[in-house]
Amino acid sequence: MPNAIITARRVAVDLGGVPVLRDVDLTAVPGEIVAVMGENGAGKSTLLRCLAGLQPSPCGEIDVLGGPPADLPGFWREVALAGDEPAWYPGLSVREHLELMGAVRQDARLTAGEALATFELGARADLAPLSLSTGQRQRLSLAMALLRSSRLLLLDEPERGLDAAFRRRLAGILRGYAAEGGAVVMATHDARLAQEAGARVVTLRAAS
Ligand SMILES: Nc1ncnc2c1ncn2[C@@H]1O[C@H](COP(=O)(O)OP(=O)(O)OP(=O)(O)O)[C@@H](O)[C@H]1O
Repeated sequence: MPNAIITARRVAVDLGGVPVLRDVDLTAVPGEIVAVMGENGAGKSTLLRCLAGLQPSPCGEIDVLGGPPADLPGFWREVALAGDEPAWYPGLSVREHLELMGAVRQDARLTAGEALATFELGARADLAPLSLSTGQRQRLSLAMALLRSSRLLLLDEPERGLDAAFRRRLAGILRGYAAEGGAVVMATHDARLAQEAGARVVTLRAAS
């Protein structure tokens, strides 16, 4: 696929001597949202780590934005990842975390103010992240990933902690990102989020 953002073929990973992924194929093109679904332990997070260049020595072919994914600054200029809760900076507020993310590069998609509004955090802007509820912290994690510009967004269970109304809003936010030409790959257990985002569903089955 000439303009693919991701082309992964026959990806295989063993962990602790046990097969976790076997012969997994995945593609994503600009403007596409792919939902990776499957039971607990099917290997969704492992596949995302492979796509992010964070999984040591996966087998198979993995091409992300024209080369093998690598945990290097040039790669992360084009790829945004939201997975496990990040470490928060002590002493910085919600707004300051967003401002920090925006200050790293000049080409942010959203200002800190726009991100606060989009992710419904305006009333919590001056609190420390650890003073937020679980779902509010997840919204901040997502806001930080979506604030900066990227061509590929990797999300591991973005629905975690979010209420039903914000999950619907998230579907719209992801559609907006894809409409700008980015690709989204998200591991999710939320079939409704996948459907409302207009995602193509890829179902993984446990390899062992
Ligand atoms: N270090 C490890 N050693 C052995 N097995 C591991 C290791 N890390 C992960 N696994 C196994 O790999 C499998 C896939 O894990 P992974 O987190 O990718 O699944 P998942 O599909 O994201 O699951 P969930 O829906 O629960 O988030 C699991 O069975 C897990 O026990």
